[in-house]
Amino acid sequence: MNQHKFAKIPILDLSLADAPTSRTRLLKDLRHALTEVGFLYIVNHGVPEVAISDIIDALPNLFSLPAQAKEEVALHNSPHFLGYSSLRSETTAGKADSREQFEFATELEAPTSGAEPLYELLRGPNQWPPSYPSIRPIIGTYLSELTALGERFLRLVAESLSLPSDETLFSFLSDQHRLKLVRYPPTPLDTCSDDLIQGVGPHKDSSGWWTFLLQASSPEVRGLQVLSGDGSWVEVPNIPGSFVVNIGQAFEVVTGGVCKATTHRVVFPPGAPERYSVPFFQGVRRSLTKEEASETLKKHFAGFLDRRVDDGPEEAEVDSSFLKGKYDTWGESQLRTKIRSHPDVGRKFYGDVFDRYVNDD
Ligand SMILES: O=C(O)CCC(=O)C(=O)O
Ligand SMILES: [Fe+2]
Repeated sequence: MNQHKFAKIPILDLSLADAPTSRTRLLKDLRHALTEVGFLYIVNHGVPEVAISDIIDALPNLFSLPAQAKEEVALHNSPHFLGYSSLRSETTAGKADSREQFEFATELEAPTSGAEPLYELLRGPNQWPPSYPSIRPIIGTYLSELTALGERFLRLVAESLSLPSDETLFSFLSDQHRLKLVRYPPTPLDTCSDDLIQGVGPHKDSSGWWTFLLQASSPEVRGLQVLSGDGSWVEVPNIPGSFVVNIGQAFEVVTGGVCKATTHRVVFPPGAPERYSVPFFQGVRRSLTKEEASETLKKHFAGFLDRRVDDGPEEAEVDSSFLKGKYDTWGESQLRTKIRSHPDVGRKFYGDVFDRYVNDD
């Protein structure tokens, strides 16, 4: 799989989009970041500071709710995979992740007709902690601000990749975007070991089109790293006022691999402090088929960049569970991913397909 070598993550100032000359420079830098790195920071992004500080301030309160209050909104109550999951309940790359999280999404009604595809059950209401009612408007505002940011960003992406219009990219967007509030606990100071502790194992973001990540602890708190083409892990420090933006698997598919979903992880040495983060996953339309995803812009991205001249034909193939998997729609492959990450929810609500999804490698 062809990946690029890089030592630093580019920082893009979105306010440059406001004047014609600086916009041209921004678009050029964006194109470079999308095609050569797959990870970038954005600053001056237009999300109001208060929307961000409200969520940062809420994190310690939310995570210090008593165990019983967390259990009331546990993910295993929700066929929509929304709610609280405890430390070590999720595995990535075969190892338990040392983090706890609350997952929310655009507030939607669950399907009622029974006639819709099963994956439509990914859609549904949030679980709001009854003992912390003020969290609801904070999350609501943040979700709508990030939805708008995602759309502004997508327009710039379309322009930077010379698409004739942004219509196609927008037609692949979902009505549901997901948000995780994540806490990585401090790591024990173990003098006998200098092994790194896995906050979340190496992965490409599978649930989104684009991810907009808020690193929500103070700047000296580290942990996020991204894999460079030479096999080294590059640190992604917390730059105040920024979001980290990275490409999800569906976008990699749609661009024929021109824009790569870059592998990343969160790790800590022994004795590291607690860390908070808030990833927003811009959603992909559940009914998007493999064919639509890989064919619609194929012509546009074929031979798109001179840098692809050296690639062999096999390298042009995109590594994606969506493409390689047995399921035709993005919704079904998402449902399978979710069931595999949270087998308790899978067994409880998706008994008819559970075995098939879990044993289909
Ligand atoms: O916590 C972070 O900084 C990254 C989290 C992440 O990569 C994810 O949840 O997909
Ligand atoms: Fe991620």
